[in-house]
Amino acid sequence: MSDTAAPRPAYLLLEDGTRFDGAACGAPLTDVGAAPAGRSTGEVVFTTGMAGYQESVTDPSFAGQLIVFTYPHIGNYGVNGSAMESDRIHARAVIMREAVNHEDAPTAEQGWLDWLSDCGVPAITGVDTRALVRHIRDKGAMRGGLFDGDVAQADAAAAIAAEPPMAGQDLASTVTPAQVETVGAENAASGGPLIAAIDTGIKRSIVRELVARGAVVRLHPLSDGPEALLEGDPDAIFLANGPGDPGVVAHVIPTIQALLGSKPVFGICMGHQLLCRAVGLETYKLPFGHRGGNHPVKDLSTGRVEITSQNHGFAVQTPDGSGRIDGDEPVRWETDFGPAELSHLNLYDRTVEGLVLPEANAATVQYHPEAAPGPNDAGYLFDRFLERIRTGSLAGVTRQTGDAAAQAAGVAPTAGTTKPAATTENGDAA
Ligand SMILES: NC(=O)CC[C@H](N)C(=O)O
Repeated sequence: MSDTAAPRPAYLLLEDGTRFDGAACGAPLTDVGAAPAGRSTGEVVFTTGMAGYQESVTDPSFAGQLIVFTYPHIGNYGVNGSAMESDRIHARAVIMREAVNHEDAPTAEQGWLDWLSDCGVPAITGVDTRALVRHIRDKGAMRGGLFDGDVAQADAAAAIAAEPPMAGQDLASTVTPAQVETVGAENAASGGPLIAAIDTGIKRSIVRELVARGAVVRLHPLSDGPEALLEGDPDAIFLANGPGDPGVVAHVIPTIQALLGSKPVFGICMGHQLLCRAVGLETYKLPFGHRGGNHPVKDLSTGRVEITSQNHGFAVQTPDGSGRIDGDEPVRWETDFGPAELSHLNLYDRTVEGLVLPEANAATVQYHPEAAPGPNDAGYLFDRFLERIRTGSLAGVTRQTGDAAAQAAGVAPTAGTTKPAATTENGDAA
């Protein structure tokens, strides 16, 4: 297709009645009232990533959501099989300021808009995304839908009202695999550790990072219990990212509780949230979430600031119910599985970004050390995870406990790409 194909009017409607007009691109919009598989209603969220549009839309954690890209020009390097975070697009629709196909870009295997169209995913271009994002920032993420210009607004509003809100939705169950799959089996020959993962919608790049460090990764359906996960005596348990509300994935909580303490456990994003729920902490919905590749996070043990990749709408609640941490000092909460020590803090809004549970042999981060898309500052967390498995303890996987620990983990104390801790309140490196 060409970038100058005749535009067809389309519009984005939010549940509060706010409307943004633009031109349809990607797959044709299905009729209002179409089967759920074809619907383009859901939660409207924005990501501030400047690149990595293909990784974002294929990240299973975006299931049930319409993605607004704040970066104003999307598609400029086409799409490529190596950028897939799963086998398909999970976002329900894509909202852009300006979209291009660029099938001739040097690394492109296909054009961005042709690919969206082939995948059956509708999109809209020409939207004032700055005004839209400011609206979402002020009012919070909300339901919305993408509609053909001919659809009456009252019908569009009815379709949005029929959409369930994100809070309360168990979407992990919709993306978890039906069967166990093992990746990196070749690493077994060289004695690589076996990591059993609860696959709530794991990104391929997480698996890639673990396999690249010598692990064999066994991905389990969400319905598998402790016995299935412990089959073959794995060396560690991994809790993956995933879509939807962590507060309603109740059936996995007893499984995590049964595993805690028996094996080192590491969790990322939804895995972090589920582990926290398993030890008795709560999760809550953020106003508009954290999505993008520019979120500053402070490692409280070193004072070092990482620029991180994030994609989440929920967060772990603090015991005082504020969701925020005052001060930069390490914080410790009592849980049903021993103390949970705050290891990482978000410098934008002071929310919980990581915890270590020494007695439960567990550690978690809310953000994405695998990046994809985003900066690689936090890749060291995978090194530490593997090293702690090899040394028989995971306590402190996300916490640097001094030079000796850093050297044992193969990480130089000052390694990394970010500057030390001089930060302003909004996290900008000073
Ligand atoms: N990337 C993730 O794992 C997201 C977790 C959860 N669905 C949230 O939005 O907070």
